[in-house]
Amino acid sequence: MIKVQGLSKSYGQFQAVDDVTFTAQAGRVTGFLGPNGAGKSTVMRMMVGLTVPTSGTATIGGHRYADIPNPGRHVGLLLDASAQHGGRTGREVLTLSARTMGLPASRVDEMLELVGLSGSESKRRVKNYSLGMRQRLGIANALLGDPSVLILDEPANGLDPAGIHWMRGLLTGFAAEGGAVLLSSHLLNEVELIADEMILIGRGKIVAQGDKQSLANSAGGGPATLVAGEQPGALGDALTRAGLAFAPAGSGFRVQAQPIEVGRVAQQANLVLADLRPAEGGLEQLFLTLTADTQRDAPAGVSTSPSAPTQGAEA
Ligand SMILES: Nc1ncnc2c1ncn2[C@@H]1O[C@H](COP(=O)(O)OP(=O)(O)OP(=O)(O)O)[C@@H](O)[C@H]1O
Repeated sequence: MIKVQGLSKSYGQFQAVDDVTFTAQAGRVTGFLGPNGAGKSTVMRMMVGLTVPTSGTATIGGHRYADIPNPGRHVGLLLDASAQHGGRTGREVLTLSARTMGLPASRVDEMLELVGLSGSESKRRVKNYSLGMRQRLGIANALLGDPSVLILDEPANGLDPAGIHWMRGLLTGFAAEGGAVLLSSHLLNEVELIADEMILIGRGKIVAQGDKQSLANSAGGGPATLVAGEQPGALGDALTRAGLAFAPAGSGFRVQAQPIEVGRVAQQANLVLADLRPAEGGLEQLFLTLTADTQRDAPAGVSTSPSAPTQGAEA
């Protein structure tokens, strides 16, 4: 488990991180989400002692990172995929890490295979790697010591859609086996499919945190459902009779209700459904609203005043 308590960092007058408190639990993927410059990397760097906090503490499994002997065996880190020595081959990078951690050379081959770096790619110098290949190498390096905690800063950067899909499976599998994963991103859609818990940060402060569903619900309007049926007109009539608020969306409707309620309405009206699923839009709206004053490009319809609501916020 990762525990961050009152972490702050100032650079002169500039407050990059302001009193950040959260936990990332074992068995869960925790998404750390915020616009560019929100302070995600600074928090992660402070967690592992690369940046000295102005105040606050961070522990991993109850210990400060600097106090963990052979930390790579407990905590897998990917903070900057481009930080590897460009003159070394991918295999050399992993071999050096394995030796440092006292791991057998066979572990290097296992990791190269896991992240899909082929034999010839692993013999290429890192300076000639694409960004996606560097990310894969960084993920291999993070997993090398078979850690129980993963801290990954923007791991999906540069990965192609198949790579993102692969990483999603890898991280959810890691959490399912009891590991704790903290991963940062500035893209909501990258995180919301993977994360169980979400921490939203804007201008150095946490503006909301919680599990995905409760955050989406707190976005206003409660749970919403996307539904489409064989007879849209009859479906609309049935929703109206049931007193549910809805609006056209795609080939169907977006209904302000849980999927099960909408399903019942359709069943009672003997209607065949082609689609019935929770609508995720609430989360995106929440993200844009809560971080609006830190977005460089204010989205349409979102206030850019500094007094953005802080629903669900934790100081
Ligand atoms: N060494 C430093 N000196 C001064 N300012 C810094 C330093 N490191 C970070 N900052 C500032 O702190 C703020 C937070 O930066 P940080 O890299 O943590 O953001 P981020 O959320 O990771 O952004 P991104 O999504 O763009 O990676 C930024 O305004 C950045 O310019």
